[in-house]
Amino acid sequence: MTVTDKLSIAIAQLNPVMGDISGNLAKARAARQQAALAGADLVVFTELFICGYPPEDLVLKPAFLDACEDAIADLTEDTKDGGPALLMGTPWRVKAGVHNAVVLLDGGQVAGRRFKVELPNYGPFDEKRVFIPGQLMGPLDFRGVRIGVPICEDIWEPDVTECLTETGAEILIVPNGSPYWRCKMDERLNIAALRVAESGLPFIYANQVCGQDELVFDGASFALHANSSLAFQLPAFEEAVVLTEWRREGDTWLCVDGPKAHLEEGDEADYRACMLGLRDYVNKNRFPGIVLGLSGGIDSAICAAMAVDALGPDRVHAIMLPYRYTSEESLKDAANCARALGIRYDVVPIAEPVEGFEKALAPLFDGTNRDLTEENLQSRTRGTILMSVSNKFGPMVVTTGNKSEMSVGYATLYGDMNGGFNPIKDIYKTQVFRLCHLRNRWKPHDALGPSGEVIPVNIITKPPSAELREDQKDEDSLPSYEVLDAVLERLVERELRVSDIVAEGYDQEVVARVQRLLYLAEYKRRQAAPGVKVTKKNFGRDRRYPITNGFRDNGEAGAT
Ligand SMILES: Nc1ncnc2c1ncn2[C@@H]1O[C@H](COP(=O)(O)OP(=O)(O)OC[C@H]2O[C@@H]([n+]3cccc(C(=O)O)c3)[C@H](O)[C@@H]2O)[C@@H](O)[C@H]1O
Ligand SMILES: Nc1ncnc2c1ncn2[C@@H]1O[C@H](COP(=O)(O)OP(=O)(O)OP(=O)(O)O)[C@@H](O)[C@H]1O
Ligand SMILES: NC(=O)CC[C@H](N)C(=O)O
Repeated sequence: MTVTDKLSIAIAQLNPVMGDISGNLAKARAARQQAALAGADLVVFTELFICGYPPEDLVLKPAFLDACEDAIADLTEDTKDGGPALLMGTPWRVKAGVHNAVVLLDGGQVAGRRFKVELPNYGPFDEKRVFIPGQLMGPLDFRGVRIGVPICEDIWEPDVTECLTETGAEILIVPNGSPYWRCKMDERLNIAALRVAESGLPFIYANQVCGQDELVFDGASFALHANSSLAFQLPAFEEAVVLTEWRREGDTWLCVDGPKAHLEEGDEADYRACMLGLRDYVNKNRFPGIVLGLSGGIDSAICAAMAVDALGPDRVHAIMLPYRYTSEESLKDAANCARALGIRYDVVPIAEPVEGFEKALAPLFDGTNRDLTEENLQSRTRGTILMSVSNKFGPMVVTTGNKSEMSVGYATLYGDMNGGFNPIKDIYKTQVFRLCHLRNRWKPHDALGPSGEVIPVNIITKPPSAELREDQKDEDSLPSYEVLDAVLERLVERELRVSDIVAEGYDQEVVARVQRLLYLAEYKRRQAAPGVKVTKKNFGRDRRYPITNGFRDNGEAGAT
């Protein structure tokens, strides 16, 4: 084997479609062709690219594994042309089970393969359920260069890198399926820098970029020099195929510095995650567009803006569904918001159907007082009308409950909880306000909506109300959103004791009430639409509480 002193390695940061193996194969071939034109020796794809990550129980289907194997055989055949080799992620069947694998395809052969050792089984991950772990192994030999290929979680523990270093790896190339959550990029860079410092090896980190149900993968692939400084930074939330040039200097490999894309942080990154999550959910599930109830309130306004940015104004349909408690102000705000976003806007009054339900129920309800039942009828009537538009014309209903509301059950089952997907399910109400201000002064560069003030300021500044009865304000029945969100963040994300939260200065009664509502609403969340994860702990797979649950933290210090 001749030993080379130069390598051109392309990073393919692409958006695979889960389970669309022939589509992903076509994407891989197109990326290889692009990389070949640029002069690549090797193209690096992301974790399980051929099928999409995370495939979950699809891996249990022999027919699914057959299709992955066929695609790998086709790609192997392609490499007979003497063009770039491929590092491709795929499930790999052995007698004992299935591995999460990377194969090196070169010269018409599977020139090597490595299996993921550390299978993550926390937060949103459940890999031990479907994969068997690999053994620690040395580097792959690629045209005389020893390349260490840890797979995603393999770098989050030291052992795999340590073994690769001890067995002579010269460069580390890491395929990833690393989902977005706030500050995740810092976590990744810290881990990568640690592995580089321990091993003294330069490092390529390739991550997929897509929405996959609740998860968003932000891409943001990068390369680090052996001194941990950044050599390359690919953009976040968009596809890119980028060539990195390497040359051997003595015993080490140097990466020629390349472009360093600016990465958005905080609210800007969260907004882009919500946008990509919604866009991919709608497009990959082949909806022509979305429909949503536009109330003149802040939650439906930010969801409409995200939908327009994700899909374009022509694919978003807003419907105002007024009843007797809907104010003139709401009618005006909703119409102005729709106009600013450039979307179709209809008004469908709900008095007749609501009164029809009431009339039908009158004999049953005789002698009872009006209460929440009648309020929920308004919400359920709206939900039914929106689902009817979905049935008739095909758009998916976007449901708009924010994380504060989903926490305490402040939404009506089979009413405003109707819908296929919720872009703000993991965004607390206080952040919804911030995102509205943000979107009025900033537009993501890949957003398809207009610039400028797309959410009329009055929508942001008026007190939130569900308008289900006269003069109702959310804060009549809930603590202020500042307090509610702070308490929720401590109970949900940080799992603190009630006594710890009270010790921070929050009112015992408020904390106890929020805790009670949080537990009581578990049944609603179990039936809620999926939505984009942006925090470390969303109401999806990150937080698995029983519905039937007699536990309450009574707030006494040390209570268990
Ligand atoms: N553990 C459990 N397992 C299964 N089902 C359970 C259950 N507990 C109650 N239920 C069922 O759920 C029903 C109660 O739930 P549901 O019918 O939704 O009604 P409910 O939670 O009682 O009321 C809806 C709440 O959401 C608020 N809301 C509504 C609409 C919009 C907004 C907003 O501003 O966003 C807020 C409204 O003010 C009210 O506080 C019960 O009648 C019972 O049938
Ligand atoms: N008058 C209405 N017209 C159209 N849709 C409505 C109307 N009222 C409620 N909805 C729909 O139901 C959702 C929940 O509504 P509600 O106004 O009760 O509470 P909210 O959580 O404060 O939402 P928003 O801030 O959007 O008003 C809204 O986001 C909207 O999609
Ligand atoms: N696919 C994986 O192994 C992901 C796990 C890893 N810790 C991450 O979130 O980046």
